[in-house]
Amino acid sequence: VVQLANEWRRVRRVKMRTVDLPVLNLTGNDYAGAERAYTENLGGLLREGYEKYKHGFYQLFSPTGFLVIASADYVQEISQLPEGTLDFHGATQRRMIGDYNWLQVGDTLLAHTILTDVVRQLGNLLPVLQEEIEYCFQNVLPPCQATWTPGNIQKLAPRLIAIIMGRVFVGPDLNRNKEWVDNVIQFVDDVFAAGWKIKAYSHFARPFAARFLVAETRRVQNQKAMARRLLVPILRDRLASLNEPGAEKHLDLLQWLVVNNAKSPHPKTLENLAELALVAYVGSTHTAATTLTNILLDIAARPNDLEVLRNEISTINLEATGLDLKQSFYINHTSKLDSYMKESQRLNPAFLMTFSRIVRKTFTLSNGLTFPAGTHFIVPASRISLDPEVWENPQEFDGFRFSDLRAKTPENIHKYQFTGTSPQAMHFGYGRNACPGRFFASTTIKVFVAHLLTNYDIKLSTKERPPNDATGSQNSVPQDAEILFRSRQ
Ligand code: HEM
Repeated sequence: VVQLANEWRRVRRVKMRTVDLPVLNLTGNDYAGAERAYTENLGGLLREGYEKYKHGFYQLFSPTGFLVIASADYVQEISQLPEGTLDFHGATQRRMIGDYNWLQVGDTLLAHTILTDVVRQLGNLLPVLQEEIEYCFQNVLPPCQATWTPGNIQKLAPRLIAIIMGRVFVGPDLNRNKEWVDNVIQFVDDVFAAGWKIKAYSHFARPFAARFLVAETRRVQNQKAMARRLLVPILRDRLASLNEPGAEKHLDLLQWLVVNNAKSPHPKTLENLAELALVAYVGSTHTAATTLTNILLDIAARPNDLEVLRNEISTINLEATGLDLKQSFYINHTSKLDSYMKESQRLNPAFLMTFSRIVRKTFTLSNGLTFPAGTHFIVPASRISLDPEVWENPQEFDGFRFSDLRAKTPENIHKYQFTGTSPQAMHFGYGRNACPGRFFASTTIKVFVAHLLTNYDIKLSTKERPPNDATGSQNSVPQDAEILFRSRQ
């Protein structure tokens, strides 16, 4: 009876509105219909919402309850609220995992380590990334020939990214262990699939469903056990050699997690660290794979642009130059490629909405609106990217839009970068919890594209680039687009 009462309260909470704002997808009490519209037609709902409430707020009912869709006008103000008022990790947990905690996805130590150590080491990581990319071209992609060969990039991209970035997460030895690589790829797929499936059950039934009904959540528990089995001995060695003079300072996330954890006033167990390393794959694999695939589809669809990008890449003979030059090239002298990546992301972002935050303490905005604790904010990043008041000819793909803008005035030179975030460019989120992996993703994608265009020709198998396809906020690459590859002629 107590459990039933709790469940009743929880269901009420999911359906409870914290604010009196219009709800775009709810007619009467048809919550199931609203959820369906959210899952199948979020793009259409966001378009309508933007036309009606661009400078204000409205709501959508989603599988995780009411979402308050916030205008870009207030992003800056909201992002400055203190951490105790605005909760990013709780919001991620609710939207991805469905409240019942079969996996902990948000963590400050992980985000901090990616933002500080991975970014600081990006220059030193270039040869490592290059090596992994060459390995992937030899072992993951189909053999390249002089004639056009189809390569199913949509399918292969998550494996490519998991291997390339995995080298930086777990080091060279484990990254060649097939059991590990296959399992992490399966793990990421399972986390996303399980998230959707679990949310279909009532809160009351979720622990039972996770244990007995949803195969993916059970597999996730096995994959976590595998991560502990394979990673804890490595982490233990790293910890033991931390203060040994002359001990090797490994260039990987495991090492940096151990170092940062040792400095923490509340250190985590090595088992916790092993799971965090696994969770790094969740944040990076699908997001970076989707972004890379979109960029390749956009380049393959435009042969003239491909030549412009090739010219930029060939301005430095990457094979012959030293690390400093390569580093500076990738980070500072790829404004056309950087622009292309940003334009591709503007029109085909991995998520239709970002900046998901739950209010933990009631607050009032400068416009007088009060948002009680429990309000769940989110921002329609994909619509802001299509706003003609923000971007000229927003529907048009102009790969060099951002490099042209950067070249316009000296003040613009550092603006409009792929990794830049602002209330007008929110595909990596915004503020304190903006994606810490975006610099790593940017460099990895650049090294990949530079290698590809230097050694291969690519084109689309179809005349037009097929459109992407969203389920809820997740905007997936088209499954029917095919890129053809051949060795460069
Ligand atoms: C192009 C690829 C990527 C995209 C589009 C992307 C997108 C995002 C977005 C939208 C957020 C939420 C930010 C917010 O709401 O303010 C986020 C957070 C996060 N991302 Fe990424 N991401 C990418 C690559 C990566 C990579 C490569 C890593 C790991 C190396 C990573 C790790 C994370 C983590 C740990 C968080 C949570 C941050 C926190 O706890 O404060 N992401 N990402």
